[in-house]
Amino acid sequence: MNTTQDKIDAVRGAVVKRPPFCSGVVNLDNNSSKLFYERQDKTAGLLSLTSATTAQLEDLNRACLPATFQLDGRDVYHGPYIKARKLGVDHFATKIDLHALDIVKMVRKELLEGPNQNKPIEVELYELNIYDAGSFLKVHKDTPRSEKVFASLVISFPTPHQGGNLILRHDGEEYSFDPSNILSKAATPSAACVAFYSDVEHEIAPITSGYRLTLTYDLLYGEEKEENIDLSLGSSLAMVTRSIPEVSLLQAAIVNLLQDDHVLPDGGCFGFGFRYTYPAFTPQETDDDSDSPRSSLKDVLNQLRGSDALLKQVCDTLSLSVTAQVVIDTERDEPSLMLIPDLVDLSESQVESGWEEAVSDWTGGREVVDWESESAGDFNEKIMWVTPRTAFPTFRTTYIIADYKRPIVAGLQGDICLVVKVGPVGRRETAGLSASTSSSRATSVDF
Ligand SMILES: O=C(O)CCC(=O)C(=O)O
Ligand SMILES: [Fe+2]
Repeated sequence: MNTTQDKIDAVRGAVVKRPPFCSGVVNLDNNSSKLFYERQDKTAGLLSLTSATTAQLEDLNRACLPATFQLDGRDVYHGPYIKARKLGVDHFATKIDLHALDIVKMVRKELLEGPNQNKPIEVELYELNIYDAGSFLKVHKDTPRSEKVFASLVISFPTPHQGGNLILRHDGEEYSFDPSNILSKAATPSAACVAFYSDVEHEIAPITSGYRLTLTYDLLYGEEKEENIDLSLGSSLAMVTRSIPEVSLLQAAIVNLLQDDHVLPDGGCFGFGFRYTYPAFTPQETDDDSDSPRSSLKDVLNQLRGSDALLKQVCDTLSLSVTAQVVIDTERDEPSLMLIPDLVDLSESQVESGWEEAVSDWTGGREVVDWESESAGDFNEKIMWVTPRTAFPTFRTTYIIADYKRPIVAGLQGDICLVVKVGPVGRRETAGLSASTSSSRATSVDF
């Protein structure tokens, strides 16, 4: 890794790259673990998904039909692609409620980013599958049954078996999900769930003994924007397993970038686009005469999730100051950006000519130029965009141009980004610079 661009790319990769799946373990009570099913002779069977006996699983296996596999639009039976059995949704029933078990919340929290985050998620049960010794499913992508489908969800039950790992491949990485291993460690009757994006290639390794029992679902985007998204997980979702501890990777990449003397030699800032949206991006409408404060961008720092949270965590460790800021393109001849430290309402404010000086005075905003821009003279503060600005957290305000004949209402629009303040070579740390005590979290990393 030699060039500065390589080092920027390494930081970007460590922030942007996330596993294409999420997984967890849910507790199932007696009621939600009941499975009712129809045998081929039309009689009904009942078993507990968390404590089925081998005889019961044999009976369920007989009730099932050979599973098919969609290949070039045709249903393929057995053969080299698939050996498994299935029961269609009209032939079984359970009381499993993915919403009540917080599985839908987990999917939203872990898989949905940016503008998709508040979309309603619909769940469609697809089929039940049972895999006995010698069963397998070869590498494939799930054939989308509708264009609204964005991911597949599989729930695996604690039926004793060996083999049958789900292997997922995406973006040059391979991940293995082994429900029988995960469930053998669970203290209470539980099921393991895994959700992965539709473009993820996957396969099921051969089952070597026992029965592997699963329910598969399609996850779809609904139409309307969901109100009051609550992402707090209740007690039924016992554990969410994430596959890669990314902290050390990101930390090493940022340190490497900061150790490069070509990078912002006189200090400046790193810019990162947000990967998630947060409630604080949407200022509450307040009554004109109410004193309640508008929501502040400082609140965002306590709401961070996923790789946004990871970035804050690493910057705190490295004593780099992180803030959420509004970024607006100025209207100057030489391109520059105005960074404003909070959401401001300028609708009552009057400007005589260009808004830049006035907004800077009112808000403490400062102008920065791209670190590689032609106009990046010695006196300008510089910004290096590590991940691109994302336009979904948008800021808007109006202001008044005080024309001598009659005032004109004009609009300002910007994005909201994470800004990491970086000191000059040799003094990169910026957190708590105005405080007299040094941060106890500071590491011994030498920039
Ligand atoms: O059971 C699993 O883990 C995955 C099932 C699967 O890939 C499918 O049914 O298409
Ligand atoms: Fe699949």
